[in-house]
Parts: sequence; structure tokens; C-alpha cells
Amino acid sequence: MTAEWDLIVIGSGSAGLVASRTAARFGARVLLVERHRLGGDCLWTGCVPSKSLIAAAHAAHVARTSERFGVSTENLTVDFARAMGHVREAVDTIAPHDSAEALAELGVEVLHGDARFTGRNSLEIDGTPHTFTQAVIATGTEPRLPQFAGTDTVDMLTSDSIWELDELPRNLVVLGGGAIGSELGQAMARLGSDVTIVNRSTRILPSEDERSSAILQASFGRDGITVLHGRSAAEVVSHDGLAGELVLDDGTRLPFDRLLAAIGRSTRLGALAPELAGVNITKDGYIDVDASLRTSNKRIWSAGDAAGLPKFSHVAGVSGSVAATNAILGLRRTFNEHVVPRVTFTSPEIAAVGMAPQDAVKGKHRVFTSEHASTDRAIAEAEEDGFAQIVVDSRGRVLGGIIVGPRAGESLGELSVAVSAKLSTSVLAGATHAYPTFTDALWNATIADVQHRLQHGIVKSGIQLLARIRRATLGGRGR
Ligand SMILES: Cc1cc2nc3c(=O)[nH]c(=O)nc-3n(C[C@H](O)[C@H](O)[C@H](O)COP(=O)(O)OP(=O)(O)OC[C@H]3O[C@@H](n4cnc5c(N)ncnc54)[C@H](O)[C@@H]3O)c2cc1C
Ligand SMILES: NC(=O)c1ccc[n+]([C@@H]2O[C@H](COP(=O)([O-])OP(=O)(O)OC[C@H]3O[C@@H](n4cnc5c(N)ncnc54)[C@H](O)[C@@H]3O)[C@@H](O)[C@H]2O)c1
Repeated sequence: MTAEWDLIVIGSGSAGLVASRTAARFGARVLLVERHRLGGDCLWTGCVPSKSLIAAAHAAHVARTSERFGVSTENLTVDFARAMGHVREAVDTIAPHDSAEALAELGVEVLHGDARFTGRNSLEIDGTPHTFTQAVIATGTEPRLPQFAGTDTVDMLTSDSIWELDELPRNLVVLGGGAIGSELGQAMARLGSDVTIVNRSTRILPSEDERSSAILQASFGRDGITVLHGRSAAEVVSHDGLAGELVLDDGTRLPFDRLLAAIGRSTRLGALAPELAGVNITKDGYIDVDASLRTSNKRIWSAGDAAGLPKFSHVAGVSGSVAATNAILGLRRTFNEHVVPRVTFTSPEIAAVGMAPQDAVKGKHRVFTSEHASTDRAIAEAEEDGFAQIVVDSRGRVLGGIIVGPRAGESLGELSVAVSAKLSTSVLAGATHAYPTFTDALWNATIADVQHRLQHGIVKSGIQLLARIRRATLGGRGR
């Protein structure tokens, strides 16, 4: 019996949207199932609202610190409700791109409902049965909530619910100093909250290198944010369900108006029943996929956060495309996890791709750093905190790097292309870069490697030989 659909995609976040559009472009009959809002976390509760809030916070910060340029903004006020209005407007402006109408134009049919597998090639959507030849699971993740005494007495904010606030919490305690805790904690502090971050790890952004963490920590200090490292909450006490007091494992008591949990994410697979389709789950609770994103059921693929890939919208999108291409065209394209660029949109931004400098091996790799303190644009903007650092192999090919500073995420594009295409520093150094830009720091790091190569080994001997020949030739002409 022919299946109803060539491909059913479950979940309409970045992974599911790209998977559906890709498959439809190949001419497949595609059904996209979404239980909540088309667009997923990135649009409604993730990238878009957080970057819009950060933009408002940045405006407040610039105004507050503009004295150093001789610009006075006395009686600065922040209207938090209007800042949140900007956040909602940005979401509403982008949302139509992911609407059912826009998808229908591309040939993707959308059904609203909860998907649940019933067999190896069948599922139900809100109880109605459907069959598929292939499927992509792109169900994403949701905020993990902490468990300690009293958590049932308080309505903890998460990255799902914070966007409903219209009033700025005077006193915000954030649990977790990772990407979400850092981005949202700093934004709320700049908009006027008194922010304390309680972080279980010993430093902020523990998955980034130590120097980046230290620079960000210093910036948090200037924003008036208190960070308590290596601590956990033991108890929370709240009488009205919103405000209360958080008691830490060392007895510290932290009063709060609102408490924000940002301690990581878990998958939403409970209702999907992947086991009924023969899809295995990893011990960490993600869909178990091979390098081509195929699950233990050869007809079912997975992409994005649900597949345990690095939790970024661009990763979700690219992996969605890989999964759909493999499903529809019968290819075995793989997703390369090692060249994933990432940017934490704090101030300064922390951006990185490929091999981390701390993983460089002496004698095999070289590491070059260029400081923003000697980057003219950074000096002109009085934003000298930051640096660019690259890792190159013995042939001068760029393997990875870090950029910390204003607009670091924009400069990362060039570094990502270099790492992904295995370009040598000679290519980057040889391309004329417009002056003055923050990208000069990256450019200078690549020039440092080229200069290093010119001064060492066979290249140095070759250049000296050429110069000697030239001197002898010109001398021979009787100059
Ligand atoms: C605050 C925050 C800020 C972020 N900022 C950035 C950033 O700046 N840059 C970046 O790259 N990444 C960022 N991320 C991460 C990014 O949002 C995620 O990696 C990305 O959204 C994952 O996409 P996805 O498609 O895998 O899953 P999701 O976007 O979570 O989509 C999954 C969809 O599946 C639906 N679903 C689940 N189960 C079912 C079911 N059984 N039936 C039907 N539908 C179902 C859900 O309702 C959901 O809409 C941020 C995340 C957060 C929370
Ligand atoms: N700019 C971006 O691309 C961006 C922005 C936000 C989120 N994201 C993605 O979303 C993912 C989830 O972000 P996240 O911040 O929730 O998780 P995370 O894994 O980045 O950080 C969690 C932090 O919480 C701490 N922690 C864990 N349990 C704790 C507890 N009980 N009490 C106190 N601290 C605790 C950890 O030590 C860690 O510092 C990120 O890994 C990232 O991939 C990306």
C-alpha cells in the first residue's frame, strides 16, 4: 500500500522548517506537523526575542555610558513595557515567513496537532492516523527545571515565559551562567534589574575558553551583576508564587522579585512515543542518530536539538536540510559537527569556531592572538576589551579560532569560511580588508602567521636566496 506522505516532518522549528522546504523543493509530498506555533523556539522564545531584548538593553547601555564621548543623557529612563513591545514586534515581523500560507506556496502542507508514532511507518496527529514513507523528527528541546525544596511554591521564569513580562523585575535571580543565563541576565541588568546569577560551574560560559569567560565576567561586574560561582540552590521560599527568597547550599539567602531558570534543556519526546516506531533514544535522552542523521528505523531521520546536535538555530537548519536530502534523494550526506560556529550575544560577544586554541598541540599547531587594544577601530569606539585568536596547522591552514569583542559574531563569518574551506592564512592575509574594522584583529592574526612562516624554515631560506640573487643581478648591471 502506498503511504499517504513521502515525508512527514514533526516539529516546525528551524530544523523542521528547513527539512520541509528542502523536501518540497525536491518534489516530495510533505506534511509538517506542529503542536504549538509555526517557527519553534528560535522565532518565539529563543534567538529572535532574545536578540531583540539585547538590542534594547544595548541602547540603554550606550546611553548610560555615553558621558565618555562628551554626550550627556541626564535622567535616563527605560520603559520596559516598550522594550518588550519592540521584542514582540520583531517576532511578529518575522513570523509570516514561517506561516502555513508561506509553506503552502512552497508545496508543504501543515497540520496543527500532536504527533504520536503508532508503528514503523505510521503515526497519529491528535488521534487521526497517517502513513509515511519517511519521517524527520525535529521536536526540539524545552527548558529544564531545577528540583529542590519549594520549587512547587514559585512560578519560575524560563526562556519560554520571560517574554510575557511587562514589568521589569527589580530583583532578578538567574539560575545558570550558560548562554541563556548570560545573555538574558546581562540584558535585564542593562534594562535596570538588580541581577544575581547563581552558577553551578566555576565560571561563566563554562564551555568557552577561560579568557573569554574572564572578559565577560569583568563586563558583568561593570553592569553591576553579581555572579556566585560553584553554588547550587537548596531551597526556595515564596508566599505569593512570584517573589521570594532563594537559599543556596552554603546558606546564602537571596531575595528576588522573580527567579529565572536557565540550567540547560531536555527533549520533548514523551508524547511522541518514538519506541513504537523502533527509534532508539541515547542515554542522555536524545534521538539516537548516525552521522547521516538516520535513526535506528532506516525510514526515520532526526535533526536539530532533538538529535542531540549543538543547540543552535543554524545547526538545526543545516541538519534539517541534510536529513531531508538524505531521506528524499537516498543520499548519505553527513553533518559536520566540528565546524559549527557559535556566538553568545553578550557584551562583548563571544564567538568561536573549529579547533579551540586550548586544544592546540605544541609543534603541530600554532596559535596567534591579536588584541583589540591595538585594533584602531576598537580604540576609536573605546571598546578595547577583546581579541582575535586563531589556530593554524603546520601548513598555515586555519583550523579554528575565537573572536571576543563588539560585533564578534559578524567577524566570525570570515573565520568560519576559512575553517570550513581549510583556507591558509596566506589567503586571508592576502585579501585587502577595509580599514578600520573590528575584523582587523582577525586579519592581523593571519598576517602574524604569514610573517612567522616568512621568518622560519624553508620559506625563510628561499626568500634570502631570492634577495641574494636579486642583489647580485642588480649589482652585475653596475648599479
Ligand atoms: C533564549 C534562547 C536564545 C537562543 N539564541 C540563539 C541564537 O542567538 N542563535 C542560535 O543559533 N540559537 C539560539 N538558540 C537555540 C535555538 O533556538 C535552538 O537551537 C533551535 O530553535 C532548535 O531548533 P529545533 O528545530 O531543533 O527545535 P525547536 O525550535 O524547539 O522546534 C521544535 C518544534 O517541535 C514541536 N513539537 C514537539 N513535539 C511535537 C509533537 N509531538 N508533535 C508536533 N509538534 C511537536 C514544538 O512545539 C516546536 O515548535 C536560543 C535558544 C534559546 C532558548
Ligand atoms: N547565542 C546563542 O547561540 C544561544 C543563546 C542562548 C541559548 N543557546 C543554546 O541553548 C542552550 C541552552 O542554554 P542554557 O543556558 O540553558 O544551558 P547551558 O548548558 O548553556 O548552561 C547551563 C548553565 O547552568 C549551570 N547549571 C546547571 N544546573 C544548575 C543548577 N541547578 N543551578 C545553577 N546552575 C546550574 C551550568 O553550570 C551552566 O553554566 C545552549 O547550550 C545553547 O546551545 C544558544
